[in-house]
Amino acid sequence: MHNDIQEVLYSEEQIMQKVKELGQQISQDFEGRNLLVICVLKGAFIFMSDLVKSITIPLEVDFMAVSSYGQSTKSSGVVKIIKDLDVPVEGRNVLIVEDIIDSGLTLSYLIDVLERRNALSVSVVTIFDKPIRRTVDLEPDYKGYTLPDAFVVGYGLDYAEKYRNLPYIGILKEAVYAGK
Ligand SMILES: O=P(O)(O)OC[C@H]1O[C@H](OP(=O)(O)OP(=O)(O)O)[C@H](O)[C@@H]1O
Ligand code: HPA
Ligand SMILES: [Mg+2]
Repeated sequence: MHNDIQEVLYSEEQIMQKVKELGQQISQDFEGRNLLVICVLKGAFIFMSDLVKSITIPLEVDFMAVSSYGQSTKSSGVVKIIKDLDVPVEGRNVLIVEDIIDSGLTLSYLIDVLERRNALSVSVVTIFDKPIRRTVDLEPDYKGYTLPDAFVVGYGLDYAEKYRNLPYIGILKEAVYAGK
């Protein structure tokens, strides 16, 4: 385990098992419909690549980069689009792939953007959910694991751009970010 990690919450094996289950469910639910899978960068990049391998129906992928945490463990409250989609979503069934829903601000902003662009349907899958921190009323259509009220890193999630490559999800020691 990395020295800056206080506790591993879910191992690589546990995460992969959950990703498989989510992929199977999504494959069933979207059978026969045209599916555009949207990865919310940067955090969702690892989950996205594992998830699409578990989905067995035809799909297209696109990427959007948004940021609101920056160098902090608290949301700035302002969601910035850093990179937009390459394709129009009008008339498409879109599935937003998130690594974590925390306050819910990022997702509520994205859902609003995609609905305004006239997507046929907007669904959400997240591998991690922290419902206790929610400031907007929002429930994902598909979710992996529910997390406690702690700042977590790994499996794509960062603190100040670090720790994304840890294969598990763990609680970051407070000493790492205390006073910052
Ligand atoms: O529900 P919220 O409170 O909005 O938090 C969730 C969002 O925050 C993180 O992104 P971040 O802004 O850190 O950008 P990153 O993905 O590049 O790390 C994470 O990847 C989610 O997209
Ligand atoms: O707990 C978290 N860790 C990393 N990034 C995040 N973005 C929202 N919540 C978190
Ligand atoms: Mg981040």
